[in-house]
Amino acid sequence: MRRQIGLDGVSAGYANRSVLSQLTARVPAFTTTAVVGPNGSGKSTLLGVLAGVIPVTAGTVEHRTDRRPAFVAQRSRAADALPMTVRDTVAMGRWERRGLWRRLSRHDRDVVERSMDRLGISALADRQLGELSGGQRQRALVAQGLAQEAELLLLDEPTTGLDAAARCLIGDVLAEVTADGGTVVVATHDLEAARAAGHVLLLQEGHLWGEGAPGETLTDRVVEQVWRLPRRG
Ligand SMILES: Nc1ncnc2c1ncn2[C@@H]1O[C@H](COP(=O)(O)OP(=O)(O)OP(=O)(O)O)[C@@H](O)[C@H]1O
Repeated sequence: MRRQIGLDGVSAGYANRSVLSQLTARVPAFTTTAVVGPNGSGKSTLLGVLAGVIPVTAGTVEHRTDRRPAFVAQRSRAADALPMTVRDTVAMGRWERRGLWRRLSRHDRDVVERSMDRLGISALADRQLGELSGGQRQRALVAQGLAQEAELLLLDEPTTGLDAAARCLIGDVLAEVTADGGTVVVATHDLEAARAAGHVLLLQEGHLWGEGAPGETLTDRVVEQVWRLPRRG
């Protein structure tokens, strides 16, 4: 399996707080990797490291190519107050390629419309982001990630708080991305979605508990141990 990213002995965290410790793992190319673990285990921090926005304090992160990844951060409240339409929000996904002040080309506009269509939000294109429901806003942010046409798409809990139909839609869209030759990394609390991924990274308290195929990594026993669930039956 080709490798999109290789992490070797990576430690990382925040100014006065070390979170990830000595992490050695890989993200295979052309499939979805689910990053799972209890609250506070370091999933968002790991995504930040993969996105290059959180520097490592030790170890190395090797990317297969130099292209910038697309990063859909956890639903941001800050953006809600900005007077931006859904279309503006998705169009921001083209800035990296287009440059901030250049007009969007016909192709850029097509990509923006197609991304909204894939997330089922075309009818919301002219609505202000701040007046949407949480789930609708989340779809707009995923559409923005998609519009970047990056070879690596990183998403932090994209389906948290979404209804079953929206979760299913986002799952289908991400499957299309990998079928088209993209690589997806998604931090999630949805173990059912993680079991459908191609690869799993399981974190606990900033350490890698395990990685590999979901069936082998997320056994009932491991889930009980890592999440400290009481034994059933
Ligand atoms: N900006 C920050 N500054 C300092 N500490 C932080 C910051 N962000 C997160 N942390 C701490 O880092 C640790 C890991 O947090 P992180 O958000 O990576 O976990 P997570 O697995 O994504 O959690 P959750 O499932 O709750 O979203 C936590 O103890 C958290 O308190």
